Amino acid sequence: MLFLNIKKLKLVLNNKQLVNISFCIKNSTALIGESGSGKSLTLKALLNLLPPSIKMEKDIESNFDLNYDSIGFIPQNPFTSLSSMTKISKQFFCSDKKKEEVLKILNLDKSILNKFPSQLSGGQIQRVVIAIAISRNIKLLLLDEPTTALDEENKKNIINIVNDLKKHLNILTLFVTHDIDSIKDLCEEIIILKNGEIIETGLTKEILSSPKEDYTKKLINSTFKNKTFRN
Ligand SMILES: Nc1ncnc2c1ncn2[C@@H]1O[C@H](COP(=O)(O)OP(=O)(O)OP(=O)(O)O)[C@@H](O)[C@H]1O
Repeated sequence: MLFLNIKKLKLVLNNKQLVNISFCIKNSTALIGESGSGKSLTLKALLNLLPPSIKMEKDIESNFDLNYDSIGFIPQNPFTSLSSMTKISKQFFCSDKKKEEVLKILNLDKSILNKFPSQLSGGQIQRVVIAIAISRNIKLLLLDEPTTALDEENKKNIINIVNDLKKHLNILTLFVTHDIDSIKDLCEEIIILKNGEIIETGLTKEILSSPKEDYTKKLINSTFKNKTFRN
């Protein structure tokens, strides 16, 4: 069983603490919090993409090598993350065999390899971005609000794709979002972040059915307002 134990992650800018957290990912974890709570900085820290002005103290333990090759990243807007002038085939950095393998997992025909992004549908582009992310031998998949900018149909697509991936691949997932609705069937555990600190954590079902903190209750209420919640 894979694990990533973030024993300490502290981010400081000019003596101001932006993030100070510790948590362990054993399967699929959602990082939830209002705007400015530190979700994106946490992902950037794991990807080593922090600006030099932010000082980092980290102590991370895992049972796999945590490096560029073992981390996949799905950005907020899949539609702008491909290069428009390059054929899909050239946007992968792996063998042709591996390309075909990941296209199959994502239910994409290999004919798309010879196309440009503009020749694909929105749903195909989403799948290609994910195919590229998993085409390396990743152990950890980071998703940065991949459903926030999407309509209901595309949101469901992404959720179904990530669910499928979890069945096909032995990977850890860390899903960052405002949108609790999108992770309720996807992530086993939820971490609630406020002002760069963890204020509540637990199994998704438990947090959703009996949140302890008012802040968590507010996040849940704002997401599920006007929606019925399936248990
Ligand atoms: N490059 C940066 N330089 C200085 N401060 C930053 C930088 N990036 C983020 N911050 C600050 O760190 C805090 C956390 O920001 P972060 O982007 O991680 O929030 P977030 O939870 O991802 O918000 P959102 O949901 O709006 O994306 C905020 O106070 C933000 O202003």
